[in-house]
Amino acid sequence: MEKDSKIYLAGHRGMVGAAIWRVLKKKGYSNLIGRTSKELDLRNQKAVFDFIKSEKPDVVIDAAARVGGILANNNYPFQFLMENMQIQNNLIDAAHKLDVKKFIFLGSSCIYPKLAPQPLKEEYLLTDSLEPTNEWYAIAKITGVKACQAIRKQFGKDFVSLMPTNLYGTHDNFDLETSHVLPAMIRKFHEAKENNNSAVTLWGSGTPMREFLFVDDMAASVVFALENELPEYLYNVGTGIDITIKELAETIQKKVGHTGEIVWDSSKPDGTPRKLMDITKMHDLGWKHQVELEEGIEKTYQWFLTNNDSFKQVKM
Ligand SMILES: NC(=O)C1=CN([C@@H]2O[C@H](COP(=O)(O)OP(=O)(O)OC[C@H]3O[C@@H](n4cnc5c(N)ncnc54)[C@H](OP(=O)(O)O)[C@@H]3O)[C@@H](O)[C@H]2O)C=CC1
Ligand SMILES: C[C@H]1O[C@H](OP(=O)(O)OP(=O)(O)OC[C@H]2O[C@@H](n3cnc4c(=O)[nH]c(N)nc43)[C@H](O)[C@@H]2O)[C@@H](O)[C@@H](O)C1=O
Repeated sequence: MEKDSKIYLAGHRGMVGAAIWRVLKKKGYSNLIGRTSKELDLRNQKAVFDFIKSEKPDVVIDAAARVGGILANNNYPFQFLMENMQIQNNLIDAAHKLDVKKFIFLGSSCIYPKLAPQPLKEEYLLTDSLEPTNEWYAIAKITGVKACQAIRKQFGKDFVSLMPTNLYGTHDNFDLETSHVLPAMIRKFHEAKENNNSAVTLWGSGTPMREFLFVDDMAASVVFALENELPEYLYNVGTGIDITIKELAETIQKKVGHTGEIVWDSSKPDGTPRKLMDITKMHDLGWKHQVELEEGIEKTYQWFLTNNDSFKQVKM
């Protein structure tokens, strides 16, 4: 990929988008464009088409979406289905019609069936029913994956989909209602420690298992996909290592230095019992994660402390 290629990074201010932007800049890509959601609402099909037509990017990377944890997904199914279909479909359709050379779409591990064999292989897509708490978001993401696959099949274009596992890191969302588990735990344990080690309430039973990839590793996988023509349409991206939510809680509690009680709120959903990714395909191509969980939690906690008065909170 030429370093002066014109790359439009949708969602460039999000946790993943900001990390991708950092990696691209560091690698010397000099012609990056990004727009905030206020400057360009990606749900507006005409605005997206006109923007791509005027900017004529060589590459589009889609890191823009309506994103949230289990409760947000469960409580706002319409937004998670509709907004994500609008955002991705507007970008994919305009990129195809306006001859963008390469398109990288970001899906999610939740596209795979709730009870598929573990670890999850790309070929398990659409082989059984989805996890109810996030099937809306999952169906939107599956649509994006299939749209890119159809463009590859029918027009032979380099439109490729990456399926990230649970991601975390700097610039994450720390809103306690809409965030994912890892940033929520960091904030909850920190604020409880500051409050004389008061009890921390966590959701569900603590028994589900999750895999966590540090966002800089995710960004590196996107740039890897940018710089290599990947032979297939769909690739899992993860660490290949998972832990229980209870073990995650104990790890973060220790890292933060909280010594109070942990209370599990069984009125909140557990979600899918496990969603460990099979990452053989990306490993065989040469990509592998670099940041292990403990180091990633430390980096994220330090970022949280530095930005404690201005950390991001995404509201629905
Ligand atoms: N976080 C995770 O655990 C996982 C994330 N993913 C995927 O990775 C990608 C990035 O996620 P993440 O960085 O965590 O999400 P964030 O919520 O941090 O960022 C989302 C970005 O999308 C942009 N956006 C949202 N709605 C619109 C809109 N209507 N118009 C224009 N821009 C919009 C936001 O722009 P602005 O800031 O300008 O409002 C923001 O920059 C998504 O595709 C997500 O599905 C996949 C698996 C796991
Ligand atoms: C990336 C992925 O993210 C989502 O799926 P999820 O992994 O289930 O989401 P989560 O990170 O919010 O929860 C993981 C587990 O953790 C438990 N949990 C405990 N205590 C808290 C807590 O305080 N907050 C949260 N959010 N979860 C908690 C929670 O009960 C659950 O068992 C979907 O967006 C899905 O579509 C998707 O793509």
